[in-house]
Amino acid sequence: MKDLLDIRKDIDKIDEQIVKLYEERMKLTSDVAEYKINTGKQVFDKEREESKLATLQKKAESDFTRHGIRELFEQIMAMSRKKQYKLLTEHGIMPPQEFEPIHTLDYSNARIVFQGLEGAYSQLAMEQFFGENCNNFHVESWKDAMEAIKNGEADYAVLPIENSSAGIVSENYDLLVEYDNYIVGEQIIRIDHALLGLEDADERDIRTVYSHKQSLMQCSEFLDSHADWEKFSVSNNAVAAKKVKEDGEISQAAIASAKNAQIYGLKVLRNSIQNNKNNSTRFIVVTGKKVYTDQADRISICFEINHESGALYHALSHFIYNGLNMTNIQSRPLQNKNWEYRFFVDFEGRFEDHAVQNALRGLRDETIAFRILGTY
Ligand SMILES: O=C(O)C(=O)C[C@]1(C(=O)O)C=C[C@@H](O)C=C1
Repeated sequence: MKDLLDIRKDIDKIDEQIVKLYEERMKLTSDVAEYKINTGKQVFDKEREESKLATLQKKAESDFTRHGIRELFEQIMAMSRKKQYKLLTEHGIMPPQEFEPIHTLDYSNARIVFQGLEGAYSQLAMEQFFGENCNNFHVESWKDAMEAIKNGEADYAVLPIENSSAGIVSENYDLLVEYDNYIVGEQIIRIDHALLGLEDADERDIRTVYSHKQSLMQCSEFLDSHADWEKFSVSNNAVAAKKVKEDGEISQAAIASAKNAQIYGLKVLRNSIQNNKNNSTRFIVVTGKKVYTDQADRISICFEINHESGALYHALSHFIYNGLNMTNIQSRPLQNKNWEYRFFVDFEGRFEDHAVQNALRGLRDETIAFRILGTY
């Protein structure tokens, strides 16, 4: 048996050679970058990488090392690309700036749209962001709100995107892809759900509850303790409150904010019925223009990847390699491809940062249908 110290000495010698060769290879990468700077050729050359991997894998002595060689050289070439993106940025070669920098959002004469009715949580979020006296109107669906911006009827829309206990509002993720509307702001509000009934109702009279499906989920523990109640989802909490008032049935209740009791002439039967007492919803503010303000320090993007091993890992490596902090990642199924997904990532950073430019360049080059959804 060989002595471990002797084996380690041999390993050290080989590792030294690997480091030396790696450094030499990376110097060649700088030459490649110079060539690409001068010719405008794209950094990522998938064909060249595939043919290199095939050639190198043929040299492997076993199945095990064949797999390892593929992984090793995939990594080496990924690092080579990242170096090239960095050099391109350092030479001032920037992709065309899609987004126009503006000092602040000017909403003095803006029209703002939210989904639902008077009293909806979206209205509360809108008032916190734009002020209570903002010029606003409401529509029936989130899609209608996106359409209102597209048609020029509204300048901004306020849409819920994620709840701290029920998770993402998937429809709005999909609408961000469907429409050319961009995120310019964010507003987080506490969501305090109350059970609302008619003036002369008592909790014991209730047989049917109406609310938005997200709110029903957020109050699941309370509702489970009333398993005999029938639950119905409607398009919005305020719509539920209005319905209970209009139907005038003592057995009906709505789950909505307590403010809806005043607006629709109902009574609070029970306060704070949500599972999580710190229940909060994050709303996004979208507009039709590709603009960003001085304060913008978070970027939202989406992309698709090939359905192959390691594809997501390689996409995310652009954040790690450039020292960027991801704050959120979500996936949504692609409509025309079963079991394939579009990824949505939020990360911290400013467009002007080199690290951000390098990561965006890599992601745009190496993923499919890459889009910047906004910076805010
Ligand atoms: O040959 C190139 O064009 C390179 O940029 C070099 C290299 C590599 O490191 O081997 C890196 C990126 C390309 O996708 C293909 C190959």
